[in-house]
Amino acid sequence: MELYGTNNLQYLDMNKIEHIGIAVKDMASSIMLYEKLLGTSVYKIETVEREQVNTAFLQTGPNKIELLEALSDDSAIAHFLNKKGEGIHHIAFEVDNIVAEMQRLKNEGFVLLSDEPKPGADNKLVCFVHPKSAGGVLVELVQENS
Ligand SMILES: CC[C@H](C(=O)O)C(=O)SCCNC(=O)CCNC(=O)[C@H](O)C(C)(C)COP(=O)(O)OP(=O)(O)OC[C@H]1O[C@@H](n2cnc3c(N)ncnc32)[C@H](O)[C@@H]1OP(=O)(O)O
Ligand SMILES: [Co+2]
Repeated sequence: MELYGTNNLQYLDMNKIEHIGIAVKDMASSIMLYEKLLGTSVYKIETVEREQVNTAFLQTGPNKIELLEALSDDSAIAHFLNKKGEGIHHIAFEVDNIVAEMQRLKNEGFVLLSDEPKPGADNKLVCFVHPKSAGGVLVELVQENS
């Protein structure tokens, strides 16, 4: 974590990439594919009802891959799959203080998709930045949910 200031504002920056989210059509077959590709096994499968997604996590060295399957047609993943097909869906950055980071991003003019952080998978608090305000990339902020 680095504290640095610009315009005399002290704020926290984003830390490492916490995970890469990948949208998949069928979780069972995608787990087989990514376990073969990455040479490691899924260590956690978790449903996030609020997001209407089923997630599966693989760890490669310091990197975490999150596979995401839609649980319903109105899931964000279902919309994405219909529009863009399978592939990289979002980049999640670890932050030390998600509320402070959300305020910083709002001050910088980014569009946040929720007013406060929400419980995510893998015992995290999360929020998302609208891709149209972030250069076409869906960005997720992730803080450990103590
Ligand atoms: C929280 C559990 C888990 C975790 O890590 O813990 C997750 O990561 S859950 C991941 C799934 N949940 C979300 O993604 C929630 C946030 N996403 C949303 O609210 C929507 O997906 C949203 C608003 C980004 C897009 O909504 P929707 O698809 O219904 O709208 P459009 O199709 O009109 O899209 C608007 C505009 O954005 C472009 N778009 C959509 N998704 C992505 C994306 N993943 N990456 C980049 N761009 C994206 C879409 O193409 C449209 O652009 P346009 O130029 O108008 O075509
Ligand atoms: Co995610």
